[in-house]
Order: sequence, then structure tokens, then C-alpha cells
Amino acid sequence: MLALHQISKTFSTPQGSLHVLNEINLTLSQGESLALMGESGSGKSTLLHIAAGLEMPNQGEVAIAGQALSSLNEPARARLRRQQLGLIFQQFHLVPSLNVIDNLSLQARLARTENTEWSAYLLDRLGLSGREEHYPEQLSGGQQQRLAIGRALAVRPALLLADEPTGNLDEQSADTVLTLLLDLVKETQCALLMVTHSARVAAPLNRTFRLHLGQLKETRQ
Ligand SMILES: Nc1ncnc2c1ncn2[C@@H]1O[C@H](COP(=O)(O)OP(=O)(O)OP(=O)(O)O)[C@@H](O)[C@H]1O
Repeated sequence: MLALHQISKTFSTPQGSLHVLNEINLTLSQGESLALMGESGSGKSTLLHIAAGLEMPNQGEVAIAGQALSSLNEPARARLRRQQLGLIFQQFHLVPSLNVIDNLSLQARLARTENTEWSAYLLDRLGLSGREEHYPEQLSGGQQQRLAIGRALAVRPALLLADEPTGNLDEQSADTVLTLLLDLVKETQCALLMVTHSARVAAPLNRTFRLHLGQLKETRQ
């Protein structure tokens, strides 16, 4: 579902070049879940953004669902992202002026793959049935993140990329959200790449990798 081949990334800063990723290789198969750990500033978010095609590497190739991103122009890349990719961030990034059902369906409508039965099922699984007409500000942090998970899964993505999805939640909400996320990932058989600082959050995932000094090492299989 995801293949990263020899990915390198260097940022130019006023202090000089910052080499963040150095020839990273990684493959993620359908239904596989992988935790990405590493110290603050080690490049986890950068790698996730490159995997999502939101940021370009200086060197190397990203393929999503068998399609090399470099072989596509920007509109085709955007289409692939909308149809195959679910993104979840620490900040929920819901649209404040849209109600629950419109936030949930946003990406699927843009991708023209909205399925109202699937959306209703997701709302139920997320514990948000009956809240369709509510706006994000009327929801708790945990409910907002569950809605963001629903929005990402409403397109039935092949690949889900999550950057500290429970980082903004208290421990109890984090556990609920994580359990729900992993259950839905299993149900939809999508591949999951999740950035986390927490070994406890990483534990239920299939594999764990650590980024250190630009290199990726598998720490648990
Ligand atoms: N656009 C940019 N320009 C310059 N430097 C950048 C840019 N984006 C990221 N960096 C630098 O690249 C390094 C890696 O950043 P990144 O956000 O990927 O780390 P991270 O492992 O996700 O950190 P954290 O755990 O704190 O979120 C950092 O030193 C950061 O300052």
C-alpha cells in the first residue's frame, strides 16, 4: 500500500543545511499497522508528510497503492490522495462551519465516493449517532478526534496516516480513540502508519520503527 524507496530530505535553514532523512526504505502492506517513534525533531512528521505526498523528498520515490507519486502531476496526486489516503493529525482540523455529518463526508464528497450507508455506520461506531447536526465546537476533544477518524475512513482509504492522533487527548479518551481507530482499521483492512511518542500506543500495532539521525530502524516485530 505504501512503498518508500531511498527517501532523503534536507531543509535549507539560515544556519545551513539540515539533513533530516537519509535514504529511508519502508514498505507497508494491506492491513498492516506500523508505529513510527523517535525523539522530537527526528523527522517523523516530515516522513509522514512525504508519504502523504504533501512534501517532496530531495531524493527517492514514494508509491501509494502501486502508483509512484513522481509519475503523477499535481492534480492526479491530489486525486490519489483524496481517494486512497486518510489523514489524521493531533489537531483535529475539522471545519468549524460544517456540522458533524458534513465534516464526516467532506473528503468522500470531494473524492466522489460518498456512501451514505457507510457514513451512517461510521457515525454509529464513532458514538456520534444523533449528533449529526452538531458543530465541532459542541463536541468534546475525544468526540472531535473520533469525527476526524470518521472523515479519514469515510473514503475507505487504502492507507491511513496518523500523526500523534491521541496526543491532544487525556489518557482515558486516548485509549477509547485508539481502540476505535484500530478496530476500524482492522475492519476496513487499510494499512496504518502512525507517529507516536508513546510505547503504550505503539504496542498494539504490528511493528514499531524508530527514527534516529536520519535512519529508520525496526525495534519490534
Ligand atoms: N519546512 C522546514 N524548514 C526547515 N526545517 C524544517 C522544516 N520542517 C521541519 N524542519 C526541521 O526538521 C526536523 C524534523 O522535524 P519534524 O517535525 O519532522 O520532527 P518530528 O520528529 O515530527 O518532531 P516532533 O516529535 O517534535 O513533532 C526538525 O529539526 C525541524 O525543525
